[in-house]
Amino acid sequence: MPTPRLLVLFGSQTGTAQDVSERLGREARRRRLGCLVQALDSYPVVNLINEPLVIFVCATTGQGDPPDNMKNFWRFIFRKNLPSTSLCQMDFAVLGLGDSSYAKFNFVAKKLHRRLLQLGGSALLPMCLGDDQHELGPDAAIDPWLHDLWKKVLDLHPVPLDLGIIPTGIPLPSKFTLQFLEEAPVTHSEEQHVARMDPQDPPSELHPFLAPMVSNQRVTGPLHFQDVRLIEFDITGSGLSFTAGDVVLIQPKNIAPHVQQFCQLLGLDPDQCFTLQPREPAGAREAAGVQLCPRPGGAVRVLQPAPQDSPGGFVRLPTHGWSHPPRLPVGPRPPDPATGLLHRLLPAGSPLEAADPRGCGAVPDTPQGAPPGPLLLLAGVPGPWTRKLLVLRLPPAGPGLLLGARVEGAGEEGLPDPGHSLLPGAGAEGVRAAPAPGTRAAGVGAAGPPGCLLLPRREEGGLSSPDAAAYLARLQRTLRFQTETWA
Ligand SMILES: Cc1cc2nc3c(=O)[nH]c(=O)nc-3n(C[C@H](O)[C@H](O)[C@H](O)COP(=O)(O)O)c2cc1C
Repeated sequence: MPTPRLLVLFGSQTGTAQDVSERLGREARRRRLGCLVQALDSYPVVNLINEPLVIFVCATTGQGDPPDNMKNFWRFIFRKNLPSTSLCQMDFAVLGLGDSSYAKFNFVAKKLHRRLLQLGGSALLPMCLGDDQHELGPDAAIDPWLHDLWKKVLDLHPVPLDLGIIPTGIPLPSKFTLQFLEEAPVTHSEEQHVARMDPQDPPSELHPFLAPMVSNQRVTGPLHFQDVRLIEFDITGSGLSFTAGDVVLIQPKNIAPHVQQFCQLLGLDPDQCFTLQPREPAGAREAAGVQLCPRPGGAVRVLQPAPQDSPGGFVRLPTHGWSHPPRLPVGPRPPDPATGLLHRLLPAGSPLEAADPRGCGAVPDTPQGAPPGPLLLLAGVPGPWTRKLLVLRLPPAGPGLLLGARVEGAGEEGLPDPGHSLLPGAGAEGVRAAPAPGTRAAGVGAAGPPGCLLLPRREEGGLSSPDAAAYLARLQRTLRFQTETWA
C-alpha cells in the first residue's frame, strides 16, 4: 500500500471541481501516493486534525457562496471555538475555481485558505485561482500550479527509488476488480421487487416508482441545433408531489441494441453475471448500479423529487403542465414560440418560471423569503412569463425595475404603468420604456454573470462605486435581491 495518504477534498456545484479533484487523484497514483478523493461534506470533518496532507479544491457559486456539497464543512470550519492549533499537523494547498467576472472572484478558496492558516495549517504553496474567463480556461492556472504542487509533495514524501513515477501513457492500475460468476445469483425482477414494496413507502433509490412514459415531445424549433425534449411520465398512485424548484432523479437504462453492440465489441456474453468491486473505498460510489443487461418494459424509475439540485442524475422539473398532477413533466422551460430558443438565464422552477402563462397560472407572491414590497427583476431574455409576473405581481403604483440583456419590446403586452420601469442592460438597444419619474432605480450594469449584472452605477443612481457596492450588498442581505441563473 503506497504511503503517505494524500487527501483531496472538493466542493463542487456543477462538477468542475470534482473533475479537477479526480485528475489530482490520478496524478497522485502515478506518483505512488495513496490518495482519497471525497466531497467535503462526505468526509468526517473531525478527522481533519489527523490528516498530514490535504488539497482542497473549491468552486465558488451564487454570489460568493460555497457549493452545496461543502456547506456543512463550511459551517464547521468557521466555528469560533476551534482552537488556533487545530490543524497544526496539516500541510495543505487550496485550488480555487471561479470566474473573475463575478464581484467575489474565488471567494470560497480565498476565505478557506485564510481560515486554514488561522487554524495552524501550513500552506505548501500559494493558492491557485482558476478562472473561467482566461482564454485557456481554469487549466491555465491549474497546470503550472500542479507542477509546483507535485514538486513540493515529492520533496516532502519522495517516491521510493525502486518504484519511480508511472509515466503518462501507461495505464494506471484498475480501480475495480471484475469477477465473472459461475451461476447467476437469485434476484427478483424489477417488477417483482417493486410489487413487494409496501405501498406506504415513498419512492426512493432502493424502491423506485416505475412510471410509464406518456409523451415525449421535442420543444425546440425544427431548425434549432438542440433537440430539447419535454417528457411526461404517469405517476398516478406514486404518492409523489412536487413544487416549483424541485428536481427529480431518473434512472435511465441502456437500450437493448446498444447493449448488444457493446457486448459484441468487447466479446462479452450478455447473460453472464459478474461482480465489480472497488479496490479502494472511494470508488464505491462509481461501482454502484453497474448493470449490463437491459430490462424489459418501457417505464423509467422515478424517485422522490428532491428539493435540491445536485451534480449528475437529477433533472429539473419544469413548471408548465402542472395542471395535470398525475403527470410528471420533465424538461426545460418552454421555448420562445417565435425563436424556438430556450430562455437560459432564469432556470426552470424559478419564481419567474412559475409565471409562465401557459402553465398553471399561479404566481408565487414573492421570491423565496423576500418580504412583500417593491420587486426588482432581472431577466436575460424577458419573455411572456416575465411579463405575466410583472402584471400579476407588481402592485399597481409600486416601483419595480426590470433589467435585461435584451429587453427590446419588453414594454409591450400591458405592463402596468406608470411606476414600473424597464431599463436596459448592455446590448439593449431600442428599449422603449424609460424609467418613470420618481422611480428609485438601482441602476444598470453590464449583462453577463449575475454578479456584474446589477452593480449600481454612478451614472444611473448617483452613487459612488463603494456606495453602489454597499447598496447591492444590503439588497442581498435583506433578501431583496435574489438571482437564479444558468451560466
Ligand atoms: C450560478 C453561478 C454562480 C457563480 N458565482 C461565482 C462567484 O460568485 N465567484 C466566482 O469566482 N465564480 C463564480 N462562478 C463560477 C464558478 O465558480 C466556476 O464556473 C467553477 O468552475 C464552477 O465549478 P463547479 O462546476 O465545480 O461548481 C459561478 C458560476 C455559476 C454557474
